[in-house]
Amino acid sequence: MSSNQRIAVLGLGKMSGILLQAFLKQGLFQPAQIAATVAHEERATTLAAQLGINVSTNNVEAARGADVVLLGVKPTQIEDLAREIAPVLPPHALVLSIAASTKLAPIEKALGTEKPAVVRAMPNTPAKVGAGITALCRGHWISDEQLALAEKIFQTVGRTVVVDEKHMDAVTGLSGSGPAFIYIILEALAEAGVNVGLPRDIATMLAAQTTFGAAKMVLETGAHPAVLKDEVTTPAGCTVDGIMELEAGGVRHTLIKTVKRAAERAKELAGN
Ligand SMILES: NC(=O)C1=CN([C@@H]2O[C@H](COP(=O)(O)OP(=O)(O)OC[C@H]3O[C@@H](n4cnc5c(N)ncnc54)[C@H](O)[C@@H]3O)[C@@H](O)[C@H]2O)C=CC1
Ligand SMILES: O=C(O)[C@@H]1CCC=N1
Repeated sequence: MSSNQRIAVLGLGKMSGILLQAFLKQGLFQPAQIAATVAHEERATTLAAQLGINVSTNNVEAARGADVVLLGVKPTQIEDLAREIAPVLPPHALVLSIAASTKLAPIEKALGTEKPAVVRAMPNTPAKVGAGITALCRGHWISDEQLALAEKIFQTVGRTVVVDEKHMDAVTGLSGSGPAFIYIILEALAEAGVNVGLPRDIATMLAAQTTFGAAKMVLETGAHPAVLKDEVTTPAGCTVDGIMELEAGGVRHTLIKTVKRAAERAKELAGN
């Protein structure tokens, strides 16, 4: 980003905080180009000292004249926030909403300007280690250049994929919430390692690296997961006995229901 461009991060929370720290670390924005807000003064003072940036509770002042605005508040707060900052946004400003559930149309309407440029994004927390995935969908008045800028911003924390808005709740259930599901699976794998006699730290490392390695295999070979699974499964060996237990436990059905429920909940959150 050129040094005279400014970003406002409104609602500096867990997810937007991860994004902001990556922008700083990678030099996408310098501290002087950033203004952020939170709900409470005390938190603003703490974060300003920690991050070395301007943090306040004043959304209007933070957004005034900003080139990029990242909305990081809860789904039910997005429209009010958009309405609050609308009068001070320059016409060219690119608004990025990371809220689950809240659709583009109500955000665009709340911004009120003639052709507001809004991109809806669903990042995930592995962004913290540069291994995030962010799904993006373009608002009604987003140019190709603005979409490319949004992608560039989220590519500082991992991969991006552009989807139609109708897929955003499904994305939320799978990759937005997904890290939490994987951590539970990973924790269970580590517990299993402890159960078969491994020290906990080694069990956790084995579980994490195995999960990471299997994911990398899918991404880099492009092979179907079932083909990769068959590679591991020696006839009459130990893996197939483990698979029998996994299937008896209904792991597929449970995971499908898990993502389906999270996606359904994503539809409800904003109430629109
Ligand atoms: N946590 C995650 O893994 C992900 C979260 N999201 C989305 O990010 C958004 C925030 O979620 P989290 O970061 O988890 O929650 P959070 O509670 O950590 O962040 C919300 C932030 O908004 C601030 N805030 C509240 N009202 C405000 C106001 N009127 N003006 C300025 N700031 C205000 C709060 O002080 C808080 O720092 C949600 O919309 C969620 O759907 C999206 C993808 C992943
Ligand atoms: O739990 C939530 O609602 C947010 C959206 C996706 C991940 N965290």
